[in-house]
Amino acid sequence: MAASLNQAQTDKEKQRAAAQALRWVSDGMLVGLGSGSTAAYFIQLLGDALRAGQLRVQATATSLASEALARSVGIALVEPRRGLRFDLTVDGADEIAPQLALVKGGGGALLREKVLATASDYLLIITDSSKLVPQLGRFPLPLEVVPFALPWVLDAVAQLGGAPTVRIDQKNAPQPALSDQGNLLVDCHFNSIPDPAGLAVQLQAIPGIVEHGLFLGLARAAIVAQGEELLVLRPDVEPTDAADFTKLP
Ligand SMILES: O=C[C@H](O)[C@H](O)[C@H](O)COP(=O)(O)O
Repeated sequence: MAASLNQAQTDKEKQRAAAQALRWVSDGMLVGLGSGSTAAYFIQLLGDALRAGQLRVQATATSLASEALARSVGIALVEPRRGLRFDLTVDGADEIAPQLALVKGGGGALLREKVLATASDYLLIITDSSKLVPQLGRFPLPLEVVPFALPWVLDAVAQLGGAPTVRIDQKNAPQPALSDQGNLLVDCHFNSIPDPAGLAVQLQAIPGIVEHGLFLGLARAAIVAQGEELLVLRPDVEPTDAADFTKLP
């Protein structure tokens, strides 16, 4: 793990992971576009490949920001509709633990990200090495919460030991941050989550939580850039050098 990378090194790792993911996109695919800075690198590279005539794909984005970026780089967007499934969704993560258990939603896009991850045949996660953790929970777990339910959600999450805080819109403090759906975002400071599946069940039972940022059993693979190395992680498989793959493993 390389937790002490500087910003430039981290950005380089994100770009390398994104570039490798592009190699796994095939002509004609329907692609889900993730959110956050790593996914943004992928969207830009995908746009470059489309404009260069190397690929033809259509896509749907997991956030308004990714949608705007995709449009700006010339990616054809498909509206949600019944029966729509994605060949591949490429997205970032805030934490990756063994078996590709993830925390996502640091950018507030967890609901749409989970919708597209679930509607995808293959969820591919791309990250820098700082996201690798032995156990989830160091990064605050995001929740998307219906505003009316907020007080009771905070009480319930506090009882679970989550030390919840309502996320503030940093550009408009002290106003709360809103998701693309107009809901509130609550960050839960569990510090460690030894039983992610059990916690997911408890969170799902709290009325007013629209979605939580635990992504369990959804990712098929993760490309993690670690210095000069590019590793492919998969559940129940030893990490592999990404150079061994020219298409989806
Ligand atoms: O809501 C945001 C997403 O889950 C992002 O994929 C996640 O926060 C990782 O973002 P970044 O690639 O900027 O570290």
